Amino acid sequence: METNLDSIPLAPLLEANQLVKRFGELLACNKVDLQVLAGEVHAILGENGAGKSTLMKMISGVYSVDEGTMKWLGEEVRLQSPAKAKAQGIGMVYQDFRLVPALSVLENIVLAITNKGVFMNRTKIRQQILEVSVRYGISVNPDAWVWQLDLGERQRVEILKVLLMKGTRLIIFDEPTSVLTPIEVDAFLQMLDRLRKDHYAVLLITHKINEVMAVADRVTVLRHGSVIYTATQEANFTGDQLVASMMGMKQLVKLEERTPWIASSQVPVHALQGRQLTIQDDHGQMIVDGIDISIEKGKIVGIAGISGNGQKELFEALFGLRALSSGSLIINGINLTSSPVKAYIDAGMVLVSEDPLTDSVIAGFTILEHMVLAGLPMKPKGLGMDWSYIRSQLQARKEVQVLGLADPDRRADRLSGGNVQRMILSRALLKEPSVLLVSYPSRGLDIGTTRSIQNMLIDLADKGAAILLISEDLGELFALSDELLVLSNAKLHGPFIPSETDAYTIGQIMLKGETA
Ligand SMILES: Nc1ncnc2c1ncn2[C@@H]1O[C@H](COP(=O)(O)OP(=O)(O)OP(=O)(O)O)[C@@H](O)[C@H]1O
Repeated sequence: METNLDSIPLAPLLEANQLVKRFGELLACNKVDLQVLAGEVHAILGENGAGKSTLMKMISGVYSVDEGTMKWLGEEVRLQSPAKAKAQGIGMVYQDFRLVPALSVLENIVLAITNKGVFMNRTKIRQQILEVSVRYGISVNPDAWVWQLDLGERQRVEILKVLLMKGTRLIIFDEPTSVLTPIEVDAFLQMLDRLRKDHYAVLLITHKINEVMAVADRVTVLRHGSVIYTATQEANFTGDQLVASMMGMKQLVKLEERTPWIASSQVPVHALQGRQLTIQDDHGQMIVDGIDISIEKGKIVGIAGISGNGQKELFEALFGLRALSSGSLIINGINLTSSPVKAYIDAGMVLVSEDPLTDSVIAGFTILEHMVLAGLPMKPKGLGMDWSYIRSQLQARKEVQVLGLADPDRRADRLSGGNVQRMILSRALLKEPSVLLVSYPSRGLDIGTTRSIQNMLIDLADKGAAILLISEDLGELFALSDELLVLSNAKLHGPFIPSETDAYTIGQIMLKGETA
């Protein structure tokens, strides 16, 4: 185990000089310089598509470098594959986890850190897992199956893989906290501090300015593929400065104040009514147990809960994607219990799932093709389609302009994470839903786009839509919701009025299903 590193180099651990990466015509990284020192947390900031992941993928050997050089401990290196980068001591914790669900935690770690398969000394590795878990506060059961783990636990396995790799000195995290609950985020930040004290170097991509201010020793801001700003903590940079340098000439829009919701009539008009809903997960376990849920028109109801506690299954069942074990569902006055998904879509419902990349992106299809498949009006031309007309219709839409949708002719599977999210959200809003089920709307979005989507959700509710919102960000839930519900231990708790409760109370119910 290499937790206490033997020597602290005086030269930068990594020095990247004038790195360039092109994808066809697109210049994703343009002459980027970057220094990383042992014992520092170096945050990489930038708007969606600024080139952060591309830069990290060059450093971790996933992408080849088109131009420029890299030095590792003062020596020039060519990191032509992830294996070469690992051999130098560079490990990356990806946004999309690379674990084998059918194997245990221990087996996944053994596979990752050896070339000898599963027959090596498991007792020793188990011991190492326990030691590293204790040292860095990364608790995970070595014998659990990976398919049983929630996102936070899977991330901890990825981190263990990197830490247990012999000789790791630089660890790259790509938006690590976007899948974590608030409590897990605190533990993660403490772990970074411990890593720093143990002289690891950390490169951290994040959109959360408060995390940067809490842990970063150094920041580098990218805009349109170029380094716009880099400084150590001694420069006393502020969060506002960092946001300004990310956004350039653009102004950060204000989050609209949510005006208190008032019923439009004496009799409640429910857009969604679920009665006594019981839902099983993929393994036949009851994950939602006889809950009632209803949303009136024009209301935003937020659901707080720890990922893996049934929100995903609840959303799928509310949209007809997952069979109800029992209960009934009425959407806009129509009883849709046991109806196919199409009936829910026809009733005006739209779902933004928690994993859009897997659930909603078709490999090889452009953004425009995704929009047409989702129902953007088509116009035939000859034997085919009038694509230029469809494109101009799309680009004229306010939602598309405000969210800054990428060029409609680009392939969706090659967009940056945040640009995929912009596509999914634009597509959802273009349908003008009367009932919107939206999971983690701001996941992966830069700060400006996060504000834009939050304002658009408020506008949609003001126009009469019923919105059910899942978010890991309690701040977002409190700012947007008229009512909060907590899903815990298969039951719904609440409703709570955001102005009459606090994050601590909600956090306690999330964890224990009850207060104190
Ligand atoms: N494999 C690829 N093929 C084509 N274009 C790509 C590929 N990978 C990235 N790009 C493009 O390069 C640009 C930079 O993308 P990158 O993923 O590095 O951005 P990012 O700063 O990490 O964004 P985000 O915050 O949204 O994750 C984007 O325009 C993206 O669409």
